[in-house]
Amino acid sequence: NKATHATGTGKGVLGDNKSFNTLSSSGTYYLQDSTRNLKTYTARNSANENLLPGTLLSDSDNYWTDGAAVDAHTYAAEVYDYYKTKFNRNSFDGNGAAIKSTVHFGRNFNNAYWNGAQMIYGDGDGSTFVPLSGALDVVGHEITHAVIERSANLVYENQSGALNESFADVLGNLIEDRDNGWLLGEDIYTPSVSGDALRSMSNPESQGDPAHMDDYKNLPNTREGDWGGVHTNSGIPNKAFVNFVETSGITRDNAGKVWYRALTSYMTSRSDFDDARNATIQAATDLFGSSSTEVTAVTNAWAAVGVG
Ligand SMILES: O=C(NO)[C@]12CC[C@H](CC1)C2
Ligand SMILES: [Ca+2]
Ligand SMILES: [Zn+2]
Repeated sequence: NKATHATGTGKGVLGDNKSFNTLSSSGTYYLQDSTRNLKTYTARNSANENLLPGTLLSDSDNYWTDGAAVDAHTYAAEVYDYYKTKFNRNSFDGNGAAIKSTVHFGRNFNNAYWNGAQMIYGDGDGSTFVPLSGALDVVGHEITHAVIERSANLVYENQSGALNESFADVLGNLIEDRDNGWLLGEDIYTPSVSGDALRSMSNPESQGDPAHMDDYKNLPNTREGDWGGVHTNSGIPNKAFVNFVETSGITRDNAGKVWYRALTSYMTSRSDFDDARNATIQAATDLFGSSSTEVTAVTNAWAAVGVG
């Protein structure tokens, strides 16, 4: 007998109830959404990348109790829908590629990443992080790394790497769509501390990251130097985006369209902050006209962080 669509229900990492598409086959349900081409797996706490993607998650009654899996699956669906609805992009490659997510990777693993082929989520150690798929902005951030790889393919070091990180933060927070200071990872970071986050796009200095070129960190292009500070110098383009989107007359959707068009039409693997400025001005010009509010706002947004 053939597989049929079903609707699963369950609780996410933070105990919130949600429902999602599953597949029913021979009396077993699978975490597979065939309308969006999503599949969610478990590594069963192995850290061996050669065993990825691991085991496709299954359940006997379609009520799912694995919060990390529930969130990886439902948030991937939300990210898929955002790219399709807002930019008419079908998956990270624009061609309906399968979005594969593996949860429970490693033990107490305080990280999540796109490995060039799929999403990988650690469970966290319970004090620095809870399971990392539990935050929509993080899932959006990671899948955006895949979009970036299939478009500008920004090299993950120095200014191009900081742009890679920044575009991932920008899209992750646009998809999460909250008004809380443009924080990143707040839902999964330090469960015993409220109000903190991994990064703040509106106030990068609050986490020790620069918000202006004057404070650009010239770190070594090594693992210890975070490849030239890709997760810290991202504060500068992050702040530029917040300056832009918070300018009166600019909507979140239009700001996102400008950033997406810049990334996919003008930026390339070695683009630096000045190239990103030029690309976003050109994108705003294409979309809204050279004398538009958007062009003025994006130009001022970059100038305010010392770019241009
Ligand atoms: O910024 C990141 N990766 O480039 C993070 C680090 C912790 C969250 C999961 C992955 C965000
Ligand atoms: Ca956030
Ligand atoms: Zn990242």
